[in-house]
Amino acid sequence: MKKSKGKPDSKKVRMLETEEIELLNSWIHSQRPESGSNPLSSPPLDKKEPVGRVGEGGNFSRYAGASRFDQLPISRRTKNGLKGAGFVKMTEIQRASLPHSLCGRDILGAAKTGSGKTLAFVIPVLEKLYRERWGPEDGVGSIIISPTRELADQLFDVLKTVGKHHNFSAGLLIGGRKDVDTEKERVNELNILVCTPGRLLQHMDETPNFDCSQLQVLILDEADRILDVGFKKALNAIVSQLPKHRQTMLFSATQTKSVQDLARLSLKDPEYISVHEESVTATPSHLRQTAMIVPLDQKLDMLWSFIKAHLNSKILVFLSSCKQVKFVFEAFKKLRPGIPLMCLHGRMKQERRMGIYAQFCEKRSVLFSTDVASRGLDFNKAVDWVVQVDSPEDVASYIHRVGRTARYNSGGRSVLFLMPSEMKMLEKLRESKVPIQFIKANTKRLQPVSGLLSALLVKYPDMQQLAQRSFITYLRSIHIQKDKEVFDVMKLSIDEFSASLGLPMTPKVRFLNQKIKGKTGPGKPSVEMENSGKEDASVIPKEELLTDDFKEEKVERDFLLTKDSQEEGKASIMGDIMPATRVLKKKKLKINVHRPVGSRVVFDEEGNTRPPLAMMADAKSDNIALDQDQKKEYYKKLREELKRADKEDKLLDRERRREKRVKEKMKWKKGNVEEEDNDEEGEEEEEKMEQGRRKRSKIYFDNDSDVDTANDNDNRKENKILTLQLLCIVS
Ligand SMILES: Nc1ncnc2c1ncn2[C@@H]1O[C@H](COP(=O)(O)OP(=O)(O)OP(=O)(O)O)[C@@H](O)[C@H]1O
Repeated sequence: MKKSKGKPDSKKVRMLETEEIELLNSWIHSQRPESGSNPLSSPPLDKKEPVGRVGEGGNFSRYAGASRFDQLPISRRTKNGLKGAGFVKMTEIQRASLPHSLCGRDILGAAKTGSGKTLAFVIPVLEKLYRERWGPEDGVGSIIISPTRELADQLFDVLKTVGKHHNFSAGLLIGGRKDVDTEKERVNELNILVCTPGRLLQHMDETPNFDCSQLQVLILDEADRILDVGFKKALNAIVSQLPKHRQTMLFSATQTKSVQDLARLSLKDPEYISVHEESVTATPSHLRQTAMIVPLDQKLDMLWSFIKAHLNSKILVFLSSCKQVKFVFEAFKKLRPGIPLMCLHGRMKQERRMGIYAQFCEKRSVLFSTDVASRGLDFNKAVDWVVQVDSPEDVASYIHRVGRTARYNSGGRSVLFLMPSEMKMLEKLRESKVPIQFIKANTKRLQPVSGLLSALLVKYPDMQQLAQRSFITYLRSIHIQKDKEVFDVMKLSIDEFSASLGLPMTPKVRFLNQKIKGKTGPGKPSVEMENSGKEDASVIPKEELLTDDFKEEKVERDFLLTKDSQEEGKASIMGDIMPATRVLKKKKLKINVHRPVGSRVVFDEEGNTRPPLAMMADAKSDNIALDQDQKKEYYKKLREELKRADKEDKLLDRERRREKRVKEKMKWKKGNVEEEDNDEEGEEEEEKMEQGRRKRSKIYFDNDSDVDTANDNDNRKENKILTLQLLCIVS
């Protein structure tokens, strides 16, 4: 038994605690359910049935049939925390797992998204440490691992709420926080760690005397993701440093059944709890799901039209890469749809990511995101729509993405855009008990946006680069997908796709040799792998590629459905999430960038030089939606102009690179610079500058596409006010 936290005036409290702990231990032991039994099949406890010890010195009440938290053998402190947060009745996964987890058994828990899995592991963590009388001097007693920083942050909030009346110290250890040294000083004082794998491993490697040898409980939230290849090495390294004698619990909406995976975690006779296995659907029952065919070159038109038809909703839009998110966000922002827009992806700084997450919880808005938001996040239960513009990589990813809406008892809707070549995904979803309705898009109501994008790209040269990157990363995301039945880059009409992003010319992509076989068009192969054989897509690690009211309902029905489907009374449109893929192998892509550069120098009112094409865009800005003939003519001129400019541009670029190299060399000599560019396509200037300042001793991968650095001395100075978030749960 561990010593309690010694408060001088708490003798009486300690005695009461000791009594309570003895009682809880006896209760748990005497009434523990049979191993392998399902508490959901136990007869429900009568509301009036006495709870706890029944009569003086008598038996204890059953807790395997309990439907309310106050019928469980848990401490007063936890009960008060639950009551304070308004948690009274248990959800199915809580009823099924808590009777087993409270008596110390390993758990493999699966339940639909939004069904309350978080409390199913937070409560046993608090109870185990409480019954062991865990105190500050006992060190780390429990570790909760989450695949993403946002999810870890959210778990930490739940822990703080429910554990409010306990005296444990808890810390949030996630990448992106620069003040890792302060964390190192305090991490050994923490009892409960909520962390991402990368940061935990960093502490295990670098923090002097970091000690987990007394660990009691290990939790893996979104377990299948953490056991996935992306985290394999980190997890193996972590587990090798943990004591074998511990309680381990794994939870996810899409649980792993791989014996190999479980063996890595040395689970002991785990209880397999899959509360919705018998359920007719794999997704929440009050989620209305639809899918529709949207050709690649119409995706942005459809998305734009959808947003314009749902200006009073909270919409979560999933795209497959950071670059796409950036481009669509920036472009739509400039086009002002009439609803606040936000974006979230793994390359954003952590503080900004947290800020965006918090804002989206509060406001009616559209959030464009990669799969960094696809798992676990609970946006205040109020996401109206999940729109999957790019198909998820598999059924599990789909389930997690759509699971951001229709949480707990609330409703939600989702729409999935599928290209004609991806229709196999619909079959796979249906085979996996996803009740998804196929609807026809009413293309007559589409509001084309590509004309506006073309003009934007001319007006803002930065946007052109973003569009090119978005184009390339999308193709690569399809190229590296494992499921070739669904994803076939050869079937993509890349010229049309490029034009739909507003690009005047189709960029060349190193991994794709654009040998046009005859005429490029839908259904015809338009691209050919340049490096097929050299680079097997399946072995590229995934990460970056790797989720109102009746009036509005009417608008969306009018807009989204064809007459036929409306007559049939089919449900309305779009929505869902998919995992992004990270490319860990950093490569520079040789892109044929035809940036508009003119020879004539024009100055604006502030004395800045203005490229001639920007002037052209200004001239057209009164009517930027050009008709087809005008557009053709306009592109023709533009191409000629660009070709001329291209030569000059290349020379300038070469010169600029040369100068930059010389400068960097000189800086390096002075000992000021020690880092290299970290982005495969030449990341943005801000990122480059920041990386240049970093002095990196080791890289830790935290989640999709995030790299975290140690010994970040310079940045530490800049971030004195940085929130460390080593927060304590104070009673
Ligand atoms: N017993 C309960 N009573 C009321 N609300 C609850 C209860 N349990 C959980 N909730 C609420 O339900 C929502 C979803 O819970 P939670 O985030 O734990 O779901 P989840 O199963 O972990 O979902 P995901 O698979 O997406 O991670 C949260 O807003 C949470 O506060």
